[in-house]
Amino acid sequence: MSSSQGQYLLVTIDGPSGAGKGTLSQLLAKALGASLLDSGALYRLVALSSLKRGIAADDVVSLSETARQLDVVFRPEEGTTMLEGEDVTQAIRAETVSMLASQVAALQPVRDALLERQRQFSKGQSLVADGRDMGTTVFPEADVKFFLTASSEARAQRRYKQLLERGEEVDLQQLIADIEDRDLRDRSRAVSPLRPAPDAIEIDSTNLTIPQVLELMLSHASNH
Ligand SMILES: Nc1ncnc2c1ncn2[C@@H]1O[C@H](COP(=O)(O)OP(=O)(O)O)[C@@H](O)[C@H]1O
Ligand SMILES: Nc1ccn([C@@H]2O[C@H](COP(=O)(O)OP(=O)(O)O)[C@@H](O)[C@H]2O)c(=O)n1
Repeated sequence: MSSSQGQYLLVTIDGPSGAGKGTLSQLLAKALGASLLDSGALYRLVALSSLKRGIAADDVVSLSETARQLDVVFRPEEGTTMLEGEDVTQAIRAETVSMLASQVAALQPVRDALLERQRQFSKGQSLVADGRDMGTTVFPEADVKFFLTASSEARAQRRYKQLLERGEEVDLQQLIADIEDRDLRDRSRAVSPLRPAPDAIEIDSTNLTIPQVLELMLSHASNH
């Protein structure tokens, strides 16, 4: 497996919350023997870290400093994320952290602070990168770009089921409102808004199973 330009393949998957990016990027990375970048986890870590430190959501200087100094270790074999030596795998997925993550992600200095860290993931290895601006801002040179979507009802239902399985108490109506809120903020922000790259392959997963989406993605990736 290699790209037309080099030894390593670079695949990006962008799209709104609950479209299946995390699930598909894991499956695709495994199938391609590539590493994984969950860029959303970085914004979630900044949010969690700022909550722990009592930093206000509008304190741009402290937030970007937090982003720059983030002491994070991803352990892909175990599927865990460590922040300052503490296992925060579950903590960063809480709904409160999701909401704050999308607020801090709208701040240019926070995005700037995380940019180089993200680009490092593609050095010396094949990569599947999951996020909102992977194909537009972070890796515009990617070999294959996907924009994965689904209806907001389908995405909220999926998230609802996922949170219930994790034992988190959630209200479906509140969840739909939160997802729509987050979508709007991600799509309308001035910096790196959520939108498909001009050369992205758009996949609507509303009526597709996970294996069907994977098969589609693999058929595109295998051309490289
Ligand atoms: N095509 C699909 N059909 C049904 N459920 C799906 C599909 N894709 C993903 N899911 C489920 O939806 C939930 C959210 O998926 P996830 O990969 O976390 O989305 P994202 O990373 O885009 O927010 C997960 O529980 C996942 O198993
Ligand atoms: N590349 C990225 C990834 C995430 N984000 C932000 O971080 C938040 C959490 O991202 P995520 O991918 O973990 O969220 P879900 O799609 O899993 O809900 C999103 O709502 C975005 O606001 C971003 O701005 N840019």
